[in-house]
Amino acid sequence: MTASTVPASARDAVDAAKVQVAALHAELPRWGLVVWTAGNVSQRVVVDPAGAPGAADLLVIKPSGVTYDELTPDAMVVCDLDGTLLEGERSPSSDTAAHAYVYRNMPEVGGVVHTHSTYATAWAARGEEIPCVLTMMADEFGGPVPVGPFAIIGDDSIGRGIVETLAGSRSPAVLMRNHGPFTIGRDAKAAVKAAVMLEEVARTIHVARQLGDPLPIDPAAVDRLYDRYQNVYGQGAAGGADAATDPATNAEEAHA
Ligand SMILES: O=C(CO)[C@@H](O)[C@@H](O)COP(=O)(O)O
Repeated sequence: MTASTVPASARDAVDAAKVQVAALHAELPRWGLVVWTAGNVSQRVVVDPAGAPGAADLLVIKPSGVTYDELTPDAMVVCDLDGTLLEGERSPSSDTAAHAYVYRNMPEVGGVVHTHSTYATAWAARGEEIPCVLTMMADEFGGPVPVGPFAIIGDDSIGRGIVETLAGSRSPAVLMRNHGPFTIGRDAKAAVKAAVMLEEVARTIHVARQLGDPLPIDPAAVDRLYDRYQNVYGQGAAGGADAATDPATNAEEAHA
């Protein structure tokens, strides 16, 4: 076992993140967002005692190519925001560079998810943004879900495409062309929720378009719906993300 280089000051936060990220990986097959190992979840670990996100933060993510039934908290790996492995027995997810790039360039982001969920990926294959024609889209995405550039895995190009595409967008999701969706959130749970909601609206609008042209929503109404959902729905600010049951509980139930 290689010696961990996680700072002692971050130990408790890293261990808590491992539990959360392991449980959230179980949500991907549970919601039908992945086949085999084709998806990943990460969470930022802020190392600043004052709680300010920064370049010295860490990320917890799954090891590459490991099936979801094996993704226990101890199986999770820890990297710095250059993607360097600090703790773990196996190689980190092949998308670690993309996750790390997002964390370096979007300090407000605490969680990143990548899937190849069928309907969202079909929109990515066409390079077509998902139009904001449902109140659920206005609620969660605040407008259309944009398309990012084609980028091959292996360097910062996917992460750069995510950041540049989401700049100036309220959407927590981006469809990377010919590849699939990436979602972001204030934490990994919010990013998983965005991935679940993305697949739902991608499917619904695909179905609607089989029989006609979906009707647009007035931009002022989109703003009102987004503001309500983000600040009032559920139990208050961002209550929508907290409305879901605890993934750790779900994971126990799923594997019961
Ligand atoms: O799309 C790809 C590979 O092309 C990856 O996102 C997917 O296979 C998941 O990879 P990891 O198991 O996280 O390394």
